[in-house]
Amino acid sequence: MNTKIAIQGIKGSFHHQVAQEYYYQNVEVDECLSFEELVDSLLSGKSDQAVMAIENSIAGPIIPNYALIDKNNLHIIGEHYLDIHQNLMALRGQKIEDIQEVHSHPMALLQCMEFLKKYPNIKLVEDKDTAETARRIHQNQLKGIAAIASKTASEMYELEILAPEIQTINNNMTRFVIIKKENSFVAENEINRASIKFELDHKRGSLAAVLNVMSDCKMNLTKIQSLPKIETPWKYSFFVDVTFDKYEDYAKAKALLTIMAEYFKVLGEYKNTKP
Ligand SMILES: O=C(O)C(=O)C[C@]1(C(=O)O)C=C[C@@H](O)C=C1
Repeated sequence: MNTKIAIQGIKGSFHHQVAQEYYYQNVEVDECLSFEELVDSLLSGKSDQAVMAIENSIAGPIIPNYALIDKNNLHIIGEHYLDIHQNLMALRGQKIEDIQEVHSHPMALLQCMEFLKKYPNIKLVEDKDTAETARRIHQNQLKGIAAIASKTASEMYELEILAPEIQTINNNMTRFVIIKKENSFVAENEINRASIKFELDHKRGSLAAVLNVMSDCKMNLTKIQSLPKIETPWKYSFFVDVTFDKYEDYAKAKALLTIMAEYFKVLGEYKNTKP
């Protein structure tokens, strides 16, 4: 049986592009219109794995997704980086002067703010997905509304590109993680990146001590994100990504952190694919 992959969005979205690059061109996808729906698809067994955007180089982290992975005890088994090219598109024959509203995924709007600032009279509307917005404009023949989406979406949903490459800087990348309900076995010699979560005692130097241990164990910290622990106001969980050369160095860091932290959890151990 083919593996079914949950994506946020529909065919033509950036999640779809990642699924095609990470798995194969005709991969079977479950199109979900929110990240919560994507997690439900995994938990209910409707899909086997999911592709989830976690961070964009212009717009920053998608913080709720850290909590979704953690809260539902999902496992990160891989990652994929995608170059994101955003385009303004509308029904054929429409000019930019005809556009009153631009609809797109909030992360996509954020990536194009410099361009959008040039058109202060155009209303920005957050939507569920870049490609779904493009499809709706086509299906309902909506005049005066433009979408921000990929070139592929403009082709699939027969829209004309009014302005290509409108992301604030050319080099715009999103990091996606590949998640699963059950952990997959990844061979130790394949693993050189890990995503971990820990909570520390509110003592002076407790975070500094943990960071020192990581450095002593030759861990390269690539990301640190703190999230409030909602049940304990003003206490935080730390979500950290590390890369390393030798699994045994990481295993040592893990053993020490288990002792030092009030709480320690591995979200995933996988292969680093950062370009
Ligand atoms: O709307 C899409 O096409 C998506 O795949 C969603 C999403 C995101 O969640 O960040 C994916 C990558 C881009 O950074 C913009 C939007």
